[in-house]
Formats: sequence, structure tokens, C-alpha cells
Amino acid sequence: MPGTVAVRPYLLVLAFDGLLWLLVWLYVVSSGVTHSLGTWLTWLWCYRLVSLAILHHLARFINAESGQTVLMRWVAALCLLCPTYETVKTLLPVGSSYHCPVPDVGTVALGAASTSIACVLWEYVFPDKAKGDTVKEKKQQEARALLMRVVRYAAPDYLYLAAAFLFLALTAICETYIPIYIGKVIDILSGTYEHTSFLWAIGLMGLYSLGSSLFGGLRGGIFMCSLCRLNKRVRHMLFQNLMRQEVSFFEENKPGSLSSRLISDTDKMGRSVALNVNVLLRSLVKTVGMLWLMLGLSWELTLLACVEMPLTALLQNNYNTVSQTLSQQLQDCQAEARELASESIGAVHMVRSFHAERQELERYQGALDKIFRIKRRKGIYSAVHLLLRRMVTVGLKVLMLLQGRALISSQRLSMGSLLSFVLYQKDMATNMKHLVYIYGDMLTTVTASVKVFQLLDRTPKMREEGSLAPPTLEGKLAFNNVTFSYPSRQDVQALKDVTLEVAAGRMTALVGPNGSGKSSCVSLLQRFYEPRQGEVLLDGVPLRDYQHRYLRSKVAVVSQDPYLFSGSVGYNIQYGLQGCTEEQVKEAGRRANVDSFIWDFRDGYDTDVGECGGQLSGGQKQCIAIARALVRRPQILILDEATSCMDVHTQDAVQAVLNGAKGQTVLVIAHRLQTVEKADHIVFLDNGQVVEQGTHKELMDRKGQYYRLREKLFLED
Ligand SMILES: Nc1ncnc2c1ncn2[C@@H]1O[C@H](COP(=O)(O)OP(=O)(O)OP(=O)(O)O)[C@@H](O)[C@H]1O
Repeated sequence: MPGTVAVRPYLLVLAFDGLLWLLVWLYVVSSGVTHSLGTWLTWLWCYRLVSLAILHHLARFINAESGQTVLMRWVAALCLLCPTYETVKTLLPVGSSYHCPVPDVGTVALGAASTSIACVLWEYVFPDKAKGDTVKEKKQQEARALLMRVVRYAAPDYLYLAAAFLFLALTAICETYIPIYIGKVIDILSGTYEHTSFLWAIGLMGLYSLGSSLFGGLRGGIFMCSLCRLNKRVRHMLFQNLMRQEVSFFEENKPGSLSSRLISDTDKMGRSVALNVNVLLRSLVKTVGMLWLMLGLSWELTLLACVEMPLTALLQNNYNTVSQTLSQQLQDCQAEARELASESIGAVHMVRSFHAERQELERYQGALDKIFRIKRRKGIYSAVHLLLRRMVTVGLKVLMLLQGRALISSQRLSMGSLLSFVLYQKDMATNMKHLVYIYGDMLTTVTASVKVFQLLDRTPKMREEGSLAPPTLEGKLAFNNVTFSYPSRQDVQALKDVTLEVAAGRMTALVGPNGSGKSSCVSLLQRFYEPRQGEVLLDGVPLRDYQHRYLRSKVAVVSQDPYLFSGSVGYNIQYGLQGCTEEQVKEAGRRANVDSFIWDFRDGYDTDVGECGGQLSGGQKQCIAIARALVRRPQILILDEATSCMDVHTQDAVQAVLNGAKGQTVLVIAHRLQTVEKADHIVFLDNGQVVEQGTHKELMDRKGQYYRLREKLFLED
């Protein structure tokens, strides 16, 4: 509406509405009808609903294309404001003396003016264009869409919200009436004292104060409760969606920033939107009520008070633009500092052993300096803004007091009324400020919420899982001309046209120098990534055609540095398995040589492993990880240097168990010649390519790379 929408249709609708009112006034004056209040209100509602239908069609007729929605919204507000206002007025004590059957010209004009101002403000804050042209317009649209989305998420709590809004409105109404009674008390005290009037005024003032505190408390409590529920809901959805994402997503997004989105941003989003809506509604109810009461006291002073609004709005709008950019920068810098701190603290052993404390301190200091600079700029802008706003406020207050004095001298205003007015004006300025400020706050929230919603909307980049889950599986794996690059390093090929076979029920070893692509093969077998070209097959069928759950139950992987969750040893062994018995856990533990150390712990399998298994040695963690794989009785077992931290004795014991598994396909990556020698088939990888393959004897006889590099490849036993 502002600036871009033609004013003509609005003027035409207004003129037509004026005509309708004129007919009503003429009819009432000429017929001299008198109705009861209830009948009259029903009549007024019917009349305005009919007006709505007429004006709606008129608006459509005169403005077929642009600005339709805005115009329609304005027409609806214009028609319904008057009966709503009259209805509310009859419910309030001050309005109870009301008996005029038709709203006068002033009320109708005020209604039209308030509707227009409200619509301009609304369109200004939330423009309704399908496509925003400028960055600012796009941001405003985003804010609107976001608000609607948060409102949708809050929908299940509609009963709580309805109660909270009811109490909010009651609080605002009670607060609005307090200054009127303060003014009355002053007038009674400064004029001829009437005890009954004084008691009434004091009593009503107390009653309104009590009501505002009581309803305010109820409103706050209920809002908090629904806010907590909203937070819980959004966090649950976000975590659920994060869990669905592909592995490369977690390589590109650091855990620190993801958990920050999950915890602080969701909280900020819910809190800020809820608070904004809360303040917005309260300010709106109070502003309308106060405007009405202020007009009753003096229209000249009301006009002066209203001048403050556009000036403050202008200042606030400029400040919001700067503040929003700075807030976004601040948020990014804070996330960076948090990330840095958690990385350094998490890797404190590494930092200590490399004597890198100073370096880490400097990095953190750099991040803190950035935050400080942004905060300083924010502070300066805020101070200048505050100064300008104060100057406007004080200037207008002086003008108002001068006018107030003139009104009192001409006996058009009492001292008490001036006091009530000053109290209203102060409150009014705050409410106006809130109404304008909320827009800025909403935009600031967008920067936090947009990221939350981006994460909520993100669909995993892995192809959908298949539906295959055959009852029996042979266990034959094959790579057919597989070429693969990590998503975070697209330009480097980790695997180049790899073709290899892992025979069912046999043991195959992958060997090669560091960075040759062994672990990348394992990652593809786990379907953490998709090959860029070629296929990874299980029993001749592409891996992606199998159900995820099925694959996880048939293929178990043990890595060199297994992750243990905080909890007991038993919990870690049966992690992700449902219906696993204690006997099965212990049996797997026995086979994986967990027994060699578990009984030294007082609580046996109930011993807590500490955060990330920090209370266990590397070898012990590997034993538990092997037990975790064995308890699943997988058809295919993949060991990626899974015994590297174990002592020779433990390695031999575990290896004996693994070798003894009949019919199980085993793919092993190892740096011990003894392990590799025993494999039925050895695949030698170098620089992402298969260079040689065969049995140990065949490869030794060939005297190729395997033969030449074996001293470099294998550790001394
Ligand atoms: N997550 C990753 N993101 C990007 N590149 C990676 C990632 N993991 C490995 N690479 C790169 O892929 C290539 C193959 O690495 P891979 O880990 O498969 O080698 P490897 O043979 O298992 O080495 P090692 O014996 O040292 O474990 C290397 O160049 C490595 O830098």
C-alpha cells in the first residue's frame, strides 16, 4: 500500500462508505427510532456486514489487478472496526452510559483513520507483494513468512494461547483505566472534597491495579508454558531432521554450530517471536484504548501526542536497519568463538602435547576482539539513536505542557485530566515505540530463525533407501568401476575406477600406503556416501536398493577409533539393538576378548565408560567395538584397522575368533603382516586405484609393489 499502491480505489471506497453512513444517519434522524442497546448493536453488526459485502464487491470492481489483498484487508478492517469498537465500549464501565443509536461523524472518521494507519503500518512492516524487489522487501517478506510458520508450529497450543491472549487483553484494559482514576482523585482533592466520590475513585483505581497484576501474572505464566512447549516441539523436529542427514553434511557443518542452532537459536526464535507477539498485542490494545480516552480528554493534546509516533518510527526504522546487520555479524562471530573454544577444550590433550596453548589463546583472542568491535559499534549506534529519540520526546512534551496550561487557563481542562493525559502520553510513547520496535526485533529474530528453518527444511542429499530385505544373504561384495570424491573435496578423487571383489564367506584384505583409499572403500560400503560413477554391489544388487535397517543388520563395521557413548560397557555393546539379552552381550564380549579386562572393573559390564569412552584405553575401546559388531551376528564384517591399538596377545585372540567365523565375509584393513597373510585374497590399493590383487603368495611371487613395499606397509610384530 505505501507508495506503490494507487490511492484512488481507497478514496472511492471511503466515499461510498461515507454515503452509506449518511443514509443511515438520515434514516435515524428522520424516523427518530429508539432501540435497546442489544438490538442496536445487533443492527449495527448486520449493517456493517452488509456494508462489507457491498464494499468488497465495489473494491473488486474498481481495482481488479494490483493491491487486491491489501485493499480487501483494509475494507474488512474498515467495516468491522466500528461494530467491534461499539461492542467493546458497551462492555466497559465508561461506555455503559452510552445510549446514542448511531456512531457520530467523529467516531466514524476516527475509525477510518485508525484502519488506514493500521493497514499502512502492517503493510510497511509486512509488505504483501508476491515478489520483493529490494533486499529489504525480501527480508520483510521472510519475516512475515517466518512469523506465520512459527504461529503454525504454536497451533497445537491454541487453548493455552487463547487463554493467554484473553488475560493479556484484560491486563491491558485494566492498565488503561488506572490513569483516568488517578486524575479523578487529583481533581477531587484539588476541588470541593466529596468523600463518597473519593472512595469510589480510589476503590476503582485499586480494583483496576489488582486486576492488571492478577491478569498479568496469569498471562505471563501461560505464555511461558506454551513457549516451553513450542521450544520442545521445534527442537524435536530439528534433531529428527538432523539425524536424517547424510554424513557429508556433518563434515561441512561443525558440531558446535549445529548444537548452537539446536539449543540457543530455537530458544531465541520461540522466545523472541512469543515476546514480540505478546508485546504487540498488549501495545495494540492499550494504544487503541488510550487513544479513545485521550480524545475524550482533549483532541488538541492528542494530536500533539500523535506527532511523536511518525518521528520515533522514522528514527527507529533507521536504527533497526543498522542494528539488524550488526546483530547478524555478532551472531556469526559468537558462533565462531564458541566453536573455537569447544575445539580447543575438546582437544586439550593435543594442545598440551604440541605446546600450542599460546596459539589457541591467540586464536580465541582474535575471535573475542571481533565480537568486541561489533559490540562497540552497536553501542555507539544505540547511544546516538537514544539521544535523538530523547530530544524528540522532550521537545514534544514541552509543547504539550504549554498547550495544557492554555487549556487549563481557558477552563477546558482540569488539572487531574492534564495529569491523566501526561500519564497516558508517557505510556502511549512507550507503546508506540514497542509497536515500531517489534518490527526490528522480528527481523533480528529472522537471522536466527532462518538458519533453524533452513535446517528443518533440508532434505538429505543421499538417494532414498531401497526396499530389498532378502531373507538370506550370500555376502558377496563388489566394486564395479567405482570413482569417488568426498563432497567436501570434489576436486580430488579418493577412488579412481576401482573394480574389486570380496568373495562371500572368505576373508579379503585391503592394503596400501596411507591415503590410498582403503577407508574410503569402507565408507562407501556403509553407504555414508554415494560413488560418483560406478556401483557398489552386494550379492549383485546395488547397495542403495537395500533397506537401511537391513544393511545395518547384515554389515557391521569396526573402525580404528571407535566411538563409545557415555554409559555402561553393556549399553555400548548392545547399542542400537532391540531385544538383546545379557547373555548375548556377554557372549559377544567373551569372543571379542572384553573378558580379559572387564572383570577387573568393580561393576563388570555395568561399568561406565565415561564421555566418549574416555575412561578406557584405546585397545579396550576396540575390544568393545568388536563385541558391538559380533553381537549383531553380521553376515559381513568389516574391520578397518580394528585391532591396531591392541597388544599382540589380544590381537591374536581376537583374530582367531574372527578367522574362525564360518560363512562370514570378512573385509579387513590391517597393518600387521600376520593378519594380511591369512587373508584368502589381498587387494593392493595405491593412490585410489587397484594396483595388484591375489593371495599373499601370488603377490610375493609377482615381486610387484606389494613385495617391494611390504616393509613400509606392515608393522614389526
Ligand atoms: N572426510 C574426508 N573428506 C575429504 N577427503 C578425505 C576424507 N577422508 C579421506 N579423505 C581423502 O581421501 C583420500 C583417501 O583417504 P582414505 O582415508 O580412504 O585413505 P586410507 O587408505 O584409508 O589411509 P590410512 O591408511 O592413512 O587410513 C586421501 O587423500 C584423504 O585425504
